[in-house]
Parts: sequence; structure tokens; C-alpha cells
Amino acid sequence: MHITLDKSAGVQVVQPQHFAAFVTDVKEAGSVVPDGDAKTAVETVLALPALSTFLLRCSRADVFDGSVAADFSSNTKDLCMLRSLKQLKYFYNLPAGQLMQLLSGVVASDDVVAAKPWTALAERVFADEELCTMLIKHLIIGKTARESLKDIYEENAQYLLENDPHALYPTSIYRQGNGHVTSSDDSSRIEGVMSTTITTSIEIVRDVLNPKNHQLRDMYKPLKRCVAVVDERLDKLYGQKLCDYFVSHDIPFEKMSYRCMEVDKDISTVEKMLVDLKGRRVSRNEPVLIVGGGVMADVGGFACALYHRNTPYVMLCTSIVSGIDAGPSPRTCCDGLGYKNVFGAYHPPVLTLTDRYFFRTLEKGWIRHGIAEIIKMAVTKDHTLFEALEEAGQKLVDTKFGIEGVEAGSRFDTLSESIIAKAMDGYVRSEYGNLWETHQCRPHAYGHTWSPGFELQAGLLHGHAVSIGMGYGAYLSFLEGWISVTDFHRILNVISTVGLSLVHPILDNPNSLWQSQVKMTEKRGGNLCAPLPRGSIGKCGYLNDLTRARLEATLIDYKELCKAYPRGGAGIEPHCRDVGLEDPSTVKQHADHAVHAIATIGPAASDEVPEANGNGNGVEANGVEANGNGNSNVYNDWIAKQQVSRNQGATSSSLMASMVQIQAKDTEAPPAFPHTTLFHEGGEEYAQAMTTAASADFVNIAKETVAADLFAPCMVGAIEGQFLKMMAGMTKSKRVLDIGTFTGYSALAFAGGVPADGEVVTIEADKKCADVAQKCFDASADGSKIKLVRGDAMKVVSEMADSGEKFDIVFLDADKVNYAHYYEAGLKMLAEGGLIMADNALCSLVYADDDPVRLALHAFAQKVRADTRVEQVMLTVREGILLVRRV
Ligand SMILES: C[S@@+](CC[C@H](N)C(=O)[O-])C[C@H]1O[C@@H](n2cnc3c(N)ncnc32)[C@H](O)[C@@H]1O
Repeated sequence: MHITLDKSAGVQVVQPQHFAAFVTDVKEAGSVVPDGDAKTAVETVLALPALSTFLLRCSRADVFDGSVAADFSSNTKDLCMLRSLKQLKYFYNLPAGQLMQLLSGVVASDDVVAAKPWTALAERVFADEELCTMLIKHLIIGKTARESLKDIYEENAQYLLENDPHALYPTSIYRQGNGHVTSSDDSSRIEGVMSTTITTSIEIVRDVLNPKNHQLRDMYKPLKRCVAVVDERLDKLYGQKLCDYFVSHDIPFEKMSYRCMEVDKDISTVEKMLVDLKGRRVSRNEPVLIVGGGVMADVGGFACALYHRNTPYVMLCTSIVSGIDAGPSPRTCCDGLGYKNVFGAYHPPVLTLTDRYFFRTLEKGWIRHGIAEIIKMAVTKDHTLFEALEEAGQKLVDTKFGIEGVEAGSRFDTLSESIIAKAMDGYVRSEYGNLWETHQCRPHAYGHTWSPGFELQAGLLHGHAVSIGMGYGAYLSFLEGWISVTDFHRILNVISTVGLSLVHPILDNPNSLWQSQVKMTEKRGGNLCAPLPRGSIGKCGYLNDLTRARLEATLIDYKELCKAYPRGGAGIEPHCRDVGLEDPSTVKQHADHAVHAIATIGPAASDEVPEANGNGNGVEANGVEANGNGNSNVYNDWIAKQQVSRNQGATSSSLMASMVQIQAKDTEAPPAFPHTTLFHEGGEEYAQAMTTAASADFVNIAKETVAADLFAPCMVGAIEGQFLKMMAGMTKSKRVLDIGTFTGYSALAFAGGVPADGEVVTIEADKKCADVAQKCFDASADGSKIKLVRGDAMKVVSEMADSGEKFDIVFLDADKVNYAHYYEAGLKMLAEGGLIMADNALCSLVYADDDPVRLALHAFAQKVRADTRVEQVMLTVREGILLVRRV
């Protein structure tokens, strides 16, 4: 068969047999490749009828069509051709090096010996920098092109200009847009439809940084350089190897490295990358090389999505999670405003390379955590993958996926590689058909419905949280009659065998799972749509109904069942801290900022579920280095250099004054204080950033407060909330009286500090505040410990005191002018060793001169100071807390 171009047909079909025919023709033509000047040789081969007709046909093909892909789906060789075809379509716009390399690859895939002249030609072009990077169109239709070549290629270029401009002037060869517009006669109404086609390639590779491997060379040599965004930790481990690789191929290598731990996954890291990409003048069609794990895949991919609105990137995956999930994922993102993955864009890499070589530097705990994402694909998409996992078992962890102590080419080596490949296949099949998540039938969300409710709270590695979700999900599936009891136990077995968790003590609080379900349902457009195995292992169904009562009952049964499994169902090293990672409270820290942000910017903030995606909550290493210098000389030097000068303005008497009590006499008013806040801007924010973050329940209070249009600054906030919680815990308080509930922040903080059988009684007179508070308590993990009393606190506390109620802590935060009354009642109700804490005690300094509360607070502080029954300390926490106890 000879290749022809049917000009009248316009769009041409290209199938594997066209490649075969082309190869047959050009194999013979190989002998005509002239020696000498590489440019002349390229021009000569481009004039060959067999080659030119093939290229012209490719340029008119609809290479992204599903039926074309189906034609090439029978084997790996055909798939390689499909990948070549997707690039040959744009041959006018390809650099000569890339085109020659593609052509030699096509011939070599059929006959390596016959391809030698073509391979040699490609190498000659690669060696000629100017020619290597020159766009083919300059050689065939440019001003200085040979007339004989123009005769062959110009007419087709005209055709493309009119009918398929992408093929002639693409912005990038990896994307194609389409759409249509219909408008009324006067154009006052317009209906439009737009679509984008994105192409990508994924390969499981071996030793990609070995200079003999040409995958990265072939991509970057024609581009004149490689700009790389590298995870700082990976840079330390593989930076030199990366550099050596590109140096050996004489490709300028421009590397930028970034710390990519979970806590760095925010917009500031993305911004840094954007600035650096611009600084390097990266063009919008120059694929950036991204090297790293899950966080890097998310953040680096997001930076590329934003840069020039979208810039292609090659993802070199170095962890299991990035290798089979976050790496090829189109869902690039970063955290913000207290929510995981709240900012993002759908932007898959143009090429994903997964190389097990990098797994050798992963901790075993991280390997185990990564396997959870493979199990989810096996259970919902691919029973052969599941069987492979059953066969491989714990050895996958022990050998780091066949990398350690396993012979290359052995059965286990092949099995390990096929597990990675199948998991990747299942994942992208689920993702790419639903690129913009326009529907919720997403098998890869198996295990991710209930786990966000407890993952961070329990400090679990993402993989362990997901495996608990998968185990419980499998149980529900069994109860629904969707899978047999045997399949249910097979699923639990696979999870347990690799050391992943089936249960965790956090499940004793079913509320967190229920809250996650509620939020997930909201996020999934009103449907629970929980993916579960259905029919058999490897097939997926969706559970859309699960009442709270059923969740709680089935959870109890599930936990009981798991006791029969090794370790009672517990995982090996399930917590982040177990594998040397930062506790996820560092992630929750973002939530802390959100409390502030939401209170400041109002309800426009995102309602994303604080959820981990595939890349989990901390798959990267903790790169903090110990200082290790405890030398006292160093300390004294520092005092001399830094601190003496900083304290220069201080007099010896003022310094002494801070060491002893200032004996002030009572005054009618507090001293003048020319500020409206106690701290300078930045001080509290810094303190907050360094404080254990508030949980999602507090973010919820902040959100509900703003949504109800209540005055958010009334809340005690994140720093003081944490302080109250810790005070209750440290003093082992069991009963706390919280006077002045507002929307419940302080009450919930105390509830977090008292034991499971403890109680917080909180009093609120305002119905709207009390309603919001009750709603927030109901939705929270510790709300069941809180009793909300509605009514006037003046009356309620008197009655409580009269009836002999006792409390370990009495917190005053209602009407400040009545603090003296609450104080007296509080003293009566204090249990042995109990505390009174009066909030806003330093507001006497910052409230306006004409504000009566200012004087009332001042009088109250003086009253306590004069009270010989107690000792007290005025704490400069937030707006001041007067801490009092009986002596
Ligand atoms: C500063 S806010 C309390 C803030 C709360 N502790 C928190 O952390 O969110 C004071 C609350 O006390 C309530 N309040 C004021 N006087 C009261 C009274 N006599 N009886 C009951 N509640 C009162 C107000 O309605 C208001 O909601």
C-alpha cells in the first residue's frame, strides 16, 4: 500500500497500516540519505514522496479522535505510533531535531537495522544546534526554502490555514480548542459552546536519568534547554544526577528548587514559581520539567496552569502517590484559607514519567501509605490488579516495589512494575473521562468519603485514613448485598497484609464521619455518591443513601469485625509522626488562618470541604535540620550583638520595674494608652501562626457567625481558644462555666479540654446567638459535652450559686459591666483549686474614653487586686485575661 493524499477528502484517516506502508517505503529510501551537511540531508529526505505524502496526510488527520485511538490500541508499538502521530500532525511547527527523531523512532520501532540511516540523521541534526531547533516550516515554506519543497508543502499549508489552523500555527501542540457560536440577526443574543481537547502521554520507565535513556533528551534537546522545577528534598538526593544527565547531552539545564512539604502547599509557593518562570522567560509552549512527589505535582502543575494561562509540563514522578495518582492528575491545586486544595485548575501534564528507581529513597511507611491509592483502583476498577496485590502482599513494602533485593527481570520485578502500571491505567481512565469533574461517578474517590472527617484530627497518614474508609466502605457494600462476604474479607485482607489501617481509635467518635459525609454530600452537588465495590471486586457502584443512625450502627459492627484481623485491625506506623513527618496540625494551621480570614472577609470565602486529595497529608520528608549548637558562649555573643542594642532605650529602673510588681495605687480611670489594640500589627498574627491550629469545627463557627451577620470579633478566636482548651486540660477540669456564649467558640474550646465525661455549661441571653451556637455544637466533635442555658446570666449564675453548683473553671465573657457580680457568684461556685478567668480584662486600656465599659473593667481589675481571698495574674493574651484563684 502506498500512501496518498486525497485532497478532495480534506480530513485524512491515518491508521497503523499507513505507518507500516510509510516504513516500508522509507526503509529503502534510507540509503538515499546524503552524507555531509545535515541541513541538506534533511531537505533531501523531506522531498522524498513517501515521506512528504505521509507527513501531509498526518497534518490533516483528526489525531485526537477516539476512533483513531481505538485503531492504535492493539499493542505497545501501535501506541508509540499514536503518540508520534499526535506530534507529526504539527510537523510544520516542529523543530527539525524533534521531527527527525520522531521519524527515526517510527522506522526503528519496525526495524532497528533499517532505521540506522534515519537514526544517524537524527543524531546529526541534534548535533547542529541551529538546525536542531529550527522549525520545519522555515525549511519547507519559508522565504528561503527550496522551491521544490515549497511546491510540495505550500498548498497544503494554505489548506490548513483555512481549515485547521491548529496544524499550522499551534500555540502548543498539546491542546486544541473548538466551539461554535449561534447569534440572532441583530447579534443581541448569542449562544456559544466551547470545548478543549488536551492530549497527554504516560509511561512507566526505568532509570530515566541514566544518560543512555533518551526520553528527556529527545524532549528537551530541540527546545535548546530544560527549565526544571524540583522538590528541594529530591534535589538533595538526585539533583546532581539530574544535572549530569542534561550536561551529558549538552542541554542547558536551569533548575529551580522549592521546599515542598505539605505545609508549603500554599499560594506563596505557587507565586514563587511563577516569578521564577517569568524570570527565566519560559515560553508558553516550552514544557517545564517538574520533579517530585504529590505536593510538587499539585503545586508545580498549578503554577504551570497559571503561567501564560497554561504552560505545558512534563511530570517526573518520584513517589508512589505522584506516580500513579497526583502526577498524571489534571487536578492541580494548592491549599488556602484553611482548606485543602481550594485553589486550583484542571491542567494535566503533557507527559508523565513514573520511575520506580526513585522509590529506593522512600521510607517504608510512605510506600505503605502510597499502596492505599493502588488498592482503591484495584477494588473499583481492575480485579487483575487486585489479584496482583494479593500475590505481592507485604513484599511490595519490604522490597520498595521490587527495587531492593529483587533481581531485575525477575517475576517479582515484573509484578511490581505491572502493579504500578495497572493502577495508573485505572486512575487515568477514571479521571480523563471526567476531566473537569463534571459528574461525581468517580471510582478513584473510593475510601475518600468519610476519611476527611478524621484524617487530620487523628494525625493519620492519608493512606491509612483512606484504607479505613475503604474497609468501612467494603463493609457497607457487603451489607447492601453488592459484594460477597468472601470478597469483603479479601479486601480487608489486602489492606491489612500491607500494614495499612482498618480501624483507629478516632472511629469511636462517629460524629466526625457523619460530618464528613454531610460536607461531602454538599460538595458532590447534593449527592453522597460514595464509590464502593459493586458486583464483584474490580467493579464500582455508588451509595447515595446512608442515614446517621445506620452509619453509627454499622461502624460499631465494622470495628468489632476488624478485631479478628492482625494487630486488631490497626495499621503499622499509621501516623504522620510515626514516619518522621510533621503532624498534620501544621496543615490545620491553615485552618487557623481561615478563622481569621473568614471573620475578616466574610461569607464569600470558599465552602470547600477540608479534604485531602490523593497526595495525602505529608508524603514529603521533614527537612528541618537540627541546630545542635547549645554553646553558652554563642548565646552570650548573641546577647551582646543583638539584644543589648535592642534594649538600649531602656533605663535600669524601667528594667528593674519589669522584674518586680509595680505598686500602683487605685485610680478612677486606667492610664492613657494611645492605641486601639494591645499589639502592633503582625504580633498577634505571628503568635497565631505559631499556635496549634483550630480544628474545622472552629472554622465552622467562624463561618456560621459571619453567615448570620453577627459581630465576629466577639469570639475569643484561635489563640485564646487554644489557651482555654489547654487550661482546662492542664488543670484536669471536669466542669466549666462559660458565661456569655455568643456563637460558642469559648464553650467549644473548653469542651475540647475537658474529658469525655466532662461538661461545659454556657449561658447566653440572645436567641440568635444561642441558635447559631447550638447549630455549631451539634455539628462538632465535642458539642455533646456542652449544655447551653438560654437566659439572663445575672439571674442564672445566682441561681446556680444558690443551688450549690460547682465548677473547676468559671469564664467571664458576658456583659463586662456586671463582671463583679459574676465574679462573686463564681467564687462561690469554685471547686477546690478552681479558677476564674475574666476575658477582655485589658480592654480598659483600649476602649474609648467615653465608653462606660472602660471604667467598669478598670474598677473590676482593681477590685480583684484588693481582694485578699485570691491571687491573680493579668495575662496579656489577646485582649487580656485576668486569671484568679482562691488562696
Ligand atoms: C463577647 S461575647 C462572648 C463570646 C464568646 N465567649 C466566644 O468565645 O465566642 C458576649 C456574649 O454575652 C452575651 N450576654 C451579654 N450579657 C448577657 C447576659 N446578661 N446574659 C446572658 N448573655 C449575655 C451576649 O449576647 C454575647 O453573645
